[in-house]
Amino acid sequence: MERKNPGTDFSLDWFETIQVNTPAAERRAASLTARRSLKKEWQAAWLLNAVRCIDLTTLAGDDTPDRVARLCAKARQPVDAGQLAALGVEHLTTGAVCVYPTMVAAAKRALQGTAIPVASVATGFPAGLMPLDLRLAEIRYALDQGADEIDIVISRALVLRGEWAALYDEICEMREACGHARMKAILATGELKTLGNVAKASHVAMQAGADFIKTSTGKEPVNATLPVSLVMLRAIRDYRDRTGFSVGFKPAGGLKTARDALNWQVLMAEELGRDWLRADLFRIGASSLLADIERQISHHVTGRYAAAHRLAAG
Ligand SMILES: O=C[C@H](O)COP(=O)(O)O
Repeated sequence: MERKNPGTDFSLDWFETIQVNTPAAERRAASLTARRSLKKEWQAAWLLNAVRCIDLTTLAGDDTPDRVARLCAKARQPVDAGQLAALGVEHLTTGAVCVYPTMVAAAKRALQGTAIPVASVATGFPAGLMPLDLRLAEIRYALDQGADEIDIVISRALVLRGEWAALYDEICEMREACGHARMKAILATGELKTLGNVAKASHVAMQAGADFIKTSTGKEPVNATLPVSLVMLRAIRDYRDRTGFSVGFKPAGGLKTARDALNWQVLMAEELGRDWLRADLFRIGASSLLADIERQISHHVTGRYAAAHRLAAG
């Protein structure tokens, strides 16, 4: 059903000597977003594209099937139909819905008749501190419930101890458990200490067959940032140059504003090219971004901001 990263043998020499110049990465990320002011008439198109790429997410302890059903209704129609028509767009959905494994069945029910995939977090999300057999069993449970995509979390301890081969083996087992489902590997970059570790973990995850690499769970103290994303995108580029395979990227955690959605798309376009700005190669994991995008689209169409109560909570 989709592009699958076949992975490679474990190849330490691809990343062993990587060093990341943190101030340079920070400067590059800052300059990209500062100098690129997108023309106003194009902004709505970029925002609609961001909506197409959102993994509309709820990952809260008080999630219920009803909340998930409401989220799915929003995924089916993320932007007011009249405003979409005014922009000349007929049909728009989010890229996916992302939930906990026990909410997958409710999401599948609510999305029946659409092509919107259901992504499930698994492997002991968010910390991943469970025995491996239980983490693998959770993947199988989510698939059994109907999940189309699985967002795994990696073992941060293996990164912090430099146990790269063990990390590769673990992710390979998760890949295997995912079967035909697309697998996104969450690096939890805010817990990896250095940008060098982020680069290395990105390579290991891709070598082990991750279809996407994802920054964060949304639960770390620091989630997606532009410098971390830059490092991951360069690892994706390197992997593509070596293998010919395009791995997707998912920034997640703390992306809340239309400005964020634009900034990340500019970063993607600059580093990987506009071809990457499609839902099969780019997702934004977000629980509260859509409301601000709707607000900006509404302003673009009507010339004024809608009252908050008219916009999505999702
Ligand atoms: O994977 C998605 C994240 O959990 C969403 O994080 P957020 O709630 O900060 O948008």
